[in-house]
Amino acid sequence: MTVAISTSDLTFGYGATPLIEGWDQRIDCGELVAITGPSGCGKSTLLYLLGLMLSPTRGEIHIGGSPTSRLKDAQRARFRAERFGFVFQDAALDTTRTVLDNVIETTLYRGESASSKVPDALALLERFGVGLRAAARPGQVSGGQAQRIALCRALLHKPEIVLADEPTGNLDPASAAVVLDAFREHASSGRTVIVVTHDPSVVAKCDRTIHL
Ligand SMILES: Nc1ncnc2c1ncn2[C@@H]1O[C@H](COP(=O)(O)OP(=O)(O)OP(=O)(O)O)[C@@H](O)[C@H]1O
Repeated sequence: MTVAISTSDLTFGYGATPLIEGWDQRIDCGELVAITGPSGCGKSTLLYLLGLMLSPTRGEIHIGGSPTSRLKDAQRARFRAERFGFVFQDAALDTTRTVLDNVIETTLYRGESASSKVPDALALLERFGVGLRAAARPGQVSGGQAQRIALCRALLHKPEIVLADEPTGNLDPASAAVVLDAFREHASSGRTVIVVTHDPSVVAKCDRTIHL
């Protein structure tokens, strides 16, 4: 198996007390992994660390075999744009732009033409049941729709690693099943999906659970 992410002695705290301590894990390409644990135990924080949005206090994170602790900010930003798709707990859509523009916005950071991605973006929105909202603004869509739009943005470039924080939290079971199918398809193509979740039905569909 090819390693997607590995950590050694990963340690982090917002203050003096570590929230995550001595975390040694390996997640392979092709895996769909659930991260679970009680509220406040550090699951979102762990996703921010794995996604290079926070820096460890101690230890190392390897992405695709490359150590990341010495990367400069610009290199980390490029790593994120090229390799990751993120789904944040609150969707984090830009309210000043249309739904479609939100989905294709990461194209800009990748140095690609945004217009070339419009058909793929529309197809994804359609798949997730929000195709008719493409021209709306995020303020005009429901929480569950916003979550699915954020998923489209995360999946558009078929990133090596998708990091999703409670991606089905606002969804009905049928919509959640569509999301899980898309994650499974993504992992089956040799990519990796890491999902923070409290939902037992999501856990049941993952290959493996890491309990924090
Ligand atoms: N920016 C921050 N500064 C200081 N403390 C923080 C910060 N972000 C989170 N925390 C604290 O770190 C702890 C872990 O938070 P985190 O959001 O990672 O937990 P979680 O397991 O994802 O929780 P939940 O399941 O409720 O979403 C909490 O006690 C939280 O209050």
